[in-house]
Amino acid sequence: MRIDFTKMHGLGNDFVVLDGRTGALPPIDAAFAAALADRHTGIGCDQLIVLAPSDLGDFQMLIFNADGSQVEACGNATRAVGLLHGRPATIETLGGIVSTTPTDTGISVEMGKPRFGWQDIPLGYAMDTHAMPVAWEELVNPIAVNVGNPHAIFFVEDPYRIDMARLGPLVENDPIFPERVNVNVAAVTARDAITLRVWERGAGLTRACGTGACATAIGAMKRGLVDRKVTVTLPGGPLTIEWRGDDVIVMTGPATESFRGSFETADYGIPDKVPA
Ligand SMILES: N[C@@H](CCC[C@H](N)C(=O)O)C(=O)O
Repeated sequence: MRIDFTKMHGLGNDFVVLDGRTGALPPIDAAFAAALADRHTGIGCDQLIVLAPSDLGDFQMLIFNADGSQVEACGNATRAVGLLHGRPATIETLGGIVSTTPTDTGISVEMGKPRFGWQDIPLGYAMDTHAMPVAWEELVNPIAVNVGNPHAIFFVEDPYRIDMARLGPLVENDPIFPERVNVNVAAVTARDAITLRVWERGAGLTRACGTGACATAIGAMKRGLVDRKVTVTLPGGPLTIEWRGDDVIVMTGPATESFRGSFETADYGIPDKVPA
C-alpha cells in the first residue's frame, strides 16, 4: 500500500504527517512509528503525526515520539498541522482539545490550561511539583508543569553550558517521573525573555519544543520571574507564550512545510491491509 506524507517542521522540530482524515491508514504501532522516524533507514523526524477523524474536534491528532511512544501533546506539531489545515481548527489530542488560528505572525494555538500540584512518586509519598527538592548534579529544584504532557523545568545560568546529552536521559528516565518527563533547562534573561533548551522524552535533544516553551514560561511566571507574556528563544528560534487571564496558554510561532512524498508500507514491515 502506498501512503502519502508531508514533511513539516516548527523551528526545526520536524515531523512526518500522515493524513488519515479522509482515507484509512494501516494501524500505526510503536514499531512502525520508530521505523518511519529513523533518520538513517526511514524518512526521519522527531515526531510522527497521524491525523484522523474526530467526534470532539474538527479532527484528531495522534503523536508518536521518534522512539515509537505515543504521547499527549506536541506544540510545534499543532502549529504545523494548523498550517496544513489552512483555517482555524479544533483538534482532539490525548492531552485534550487544542485550537489553532493562522495569524499575521504565524500560527497561534490555544494549548489549554496548565496543571501543577502534587505528584505521586514511586518512593511511597507525594511531592509538591512547584519546587521539587531533588537534584541531578547541577540540575536542581525543578518545577514540574503539565501542559497536556509532562515537563520538568530547571532554571540555570546558561542552558548552553549544561551537558544535556548526559543529564537529559538521567532526568527523563528517573523513576521519580513515572511517565518519564521532558527536560527543560532555561535562563530568564528579562521580564519578558527566556532562553531554553529541551531534552525531549522519547526524542532527545530537539531544536525546539513548543510544549516545553509553554511549560517553561508558565513555570517562570509561577515563580514570579517573568510577566504573563514572554518570548522563549530555543536553538531553532523564538516562540511567543502568553498565559491569559482565563488560565489558557497561547503559543504563537512559525510552521513550515518542507516537502511531500510517499512510501510503500511493505518497506516498513506493515501488512498491505487496511481495517474495514
Ligand atoms: N516536540 C514537541 C513535544 C513532543 C512530545 C514530547 N517529546 C513528549 O514525550 O511529551 C513539542 O513541540 O511540544
